[in-house]
Amino acid sequence: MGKGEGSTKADNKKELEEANAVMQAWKYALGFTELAVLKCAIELGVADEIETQGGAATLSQLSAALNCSYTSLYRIMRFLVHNRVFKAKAAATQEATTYLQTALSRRLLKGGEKSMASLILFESTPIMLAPWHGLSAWVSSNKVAPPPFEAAHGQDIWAYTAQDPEHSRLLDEAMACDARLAAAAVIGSCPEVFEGIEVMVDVGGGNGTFVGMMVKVLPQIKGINFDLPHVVSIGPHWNGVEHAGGNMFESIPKADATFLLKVLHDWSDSECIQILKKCKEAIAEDNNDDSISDGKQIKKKRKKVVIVEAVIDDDYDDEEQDEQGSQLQSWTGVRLGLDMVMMAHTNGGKERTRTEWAHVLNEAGFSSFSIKPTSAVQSIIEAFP
Ligand SMILES: C[S@@+](CC[C@H](N)C(=O)[O-])C[C@H]1O[C@@H](n2cnc3c(N)ncnc32)[C@H](O)[C@@H]1O
Repeated sequence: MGKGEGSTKADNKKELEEANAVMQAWKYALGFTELAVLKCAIELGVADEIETQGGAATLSQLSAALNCSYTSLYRIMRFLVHNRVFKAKAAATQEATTYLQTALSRRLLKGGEKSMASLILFESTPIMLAPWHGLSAWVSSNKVAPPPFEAAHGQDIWAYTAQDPEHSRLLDEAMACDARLAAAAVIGSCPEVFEGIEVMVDVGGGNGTFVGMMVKVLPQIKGINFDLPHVVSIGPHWNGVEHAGGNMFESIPKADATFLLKVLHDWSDSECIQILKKCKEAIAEDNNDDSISDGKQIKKKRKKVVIVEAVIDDDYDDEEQDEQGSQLQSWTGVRLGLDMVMMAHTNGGKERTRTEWAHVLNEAGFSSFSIKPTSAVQSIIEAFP
């Protein structure tokens, strides 16, 4: 290879990199469109209508049923098909184009076990989007300025939702979407975590979806759904679950195990340690002893705190992630994205690495812990006093 040939190849590579960079920058500039168009499709009920029509519907059927502009709907569907949300079967005319449901579009259904619509609608409310505009101001103030949510709304997210019932309901439904997915992954892949537990309290359990689903599968467990009074007061009835209102920084109902799903990530390390100490107190009482039944000794499991959170890899390495394939890479992306959400929406919350979990658990007085991955974005952390 001559000198000139080599430099041409290098020049081509550089040009390609530059062109890609421009394209990527455009994608980021328009990044919001993905969320906005998904929100639009959910509000219009596109996936629901395709489901009603048996999993496939033509553009003319959709625009008639949804009573919306045929040309606008065509453009929206073209964008969503390009982004692999729906599939399309081309036809001789635009009106006859058939749109088909996919695994992803079923997540946009307004109801059902697999729906993630409430999560998308909640994250795209003006209330949840406003704090993002204050992220750089907060970071550059070296955390001296009020955190982004407070800067936008004058109070933290929990005080805000306490005085806005509609936003509180949206938050509960958004969390319940993921609680359904987490319940299936956690109980399905690691049922042994709940063995020997007679009473379990779900701390910050929202509307009780996780504990309600758990008790359905494991009816030997009595569930307590513990959350702020205004949250549990509108929680639905779940067989085998009692709602209890209170403040986890003050006192948590007694149980064999305390459970926290997506709660500790809302809080700074020092607040996390306070909550964990209260969880430890809640499981601290006498009945750690074995019991005798029919002359047989029944071994009680060790009392514990079960935490379900997205755990960020300590030795996270972008290049290694790329080599390991898209599944791992995309969960890492979601976990890092969730960490950014915590930065924008909470006063000091974060997704933690194993080392950071070891720190808060150790400071709260736990003697040991283990982390098990699940098929969901979260892992299960079992912590023992
Ligand atoms: C991110 S949500 C998670 C809800 C539920 N665990 C789930 O994953 O679906 C955090 C929950 O913590 C509750 N919470 C916030 N502050 C609390 C407090 N001081 N005491 C009890 N619960 C609290 C909120 O009301 C909310 O339901």
